[in-house]
Amino acid sequence: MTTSSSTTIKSPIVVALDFPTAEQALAMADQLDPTLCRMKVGKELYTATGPMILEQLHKRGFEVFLDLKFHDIPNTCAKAVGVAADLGVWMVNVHASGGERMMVAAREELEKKSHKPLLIGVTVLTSMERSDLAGIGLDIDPIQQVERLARLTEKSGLDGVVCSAQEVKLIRDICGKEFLTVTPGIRPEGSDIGDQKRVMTPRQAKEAGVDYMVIGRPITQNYDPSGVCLLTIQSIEFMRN
Ligand SMILES: O=C(O)c1cc(=O)[nH]c(=O)n1[C@@H]1O[C@H](COP(=O)(O)O)[C@@H](O)[C@H]1O
Repeated sequence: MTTSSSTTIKSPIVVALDFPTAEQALAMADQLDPTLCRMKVGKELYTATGPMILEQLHKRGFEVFLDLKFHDIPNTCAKAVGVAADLGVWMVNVHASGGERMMVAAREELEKKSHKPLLIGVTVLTSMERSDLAGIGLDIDPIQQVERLARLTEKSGLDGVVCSAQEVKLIRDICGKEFLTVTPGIRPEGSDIGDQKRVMTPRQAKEAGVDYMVIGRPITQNYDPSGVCLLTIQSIEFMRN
């Protein structure tokens, strides 16, 4: 197992490497600096490459968030999280809507491991708005469901949640500052929102107290990915939480 070199990274940026091949993903990674960002490997890339992509990113010095959003019966979810730990990733996630028993089982599985990634619960996807929740039988605002699932995630012993930056102030009030918030749906000023619904700029996210900002297309589809990464860091560097 090759794990990342755990350089001290102060940057909150996690770059979503959403690519269909290892070649494309690594070409992007090679333009970015492991002291300025971490990498997220999600369903598209991992389905194409399997664990080799993690090894390759670790060799380059990146810490990796394995974003497979496990959501299954407790035993299956826990075992999958355990395998992710054995692969040396920095962070792994499960869907909080899988429930308390599923999340507790995942937490307990990690306790058996020598390497324990951060374990994060996905609340309500940042691509969803009120009408999407109505479509799955939840007649409430996303923030209400995020609050409910954040409380459950904390109770289950996880390290934090994935949510939108719009909900971070509330979560910090409820769960405290040690409970991590990981926020996709980050859009630098002027960039395309795409399929995201609950978005914020990096400055707004920093102001709200976000711990980690997941940014994909605004960096990876830009002609100058490292420039966008650096500018984003500079834009939030001197702000206080
Ligand atoms: O768990 C995630 O990372 C995730 C959760 C969520 O609620 N919304 C969300 O967009 N993501 C991921 O974050 C990334 C966002 O990418 P961009 O929209 O291109 O910035 C994608 O890889 C999504 O799979």
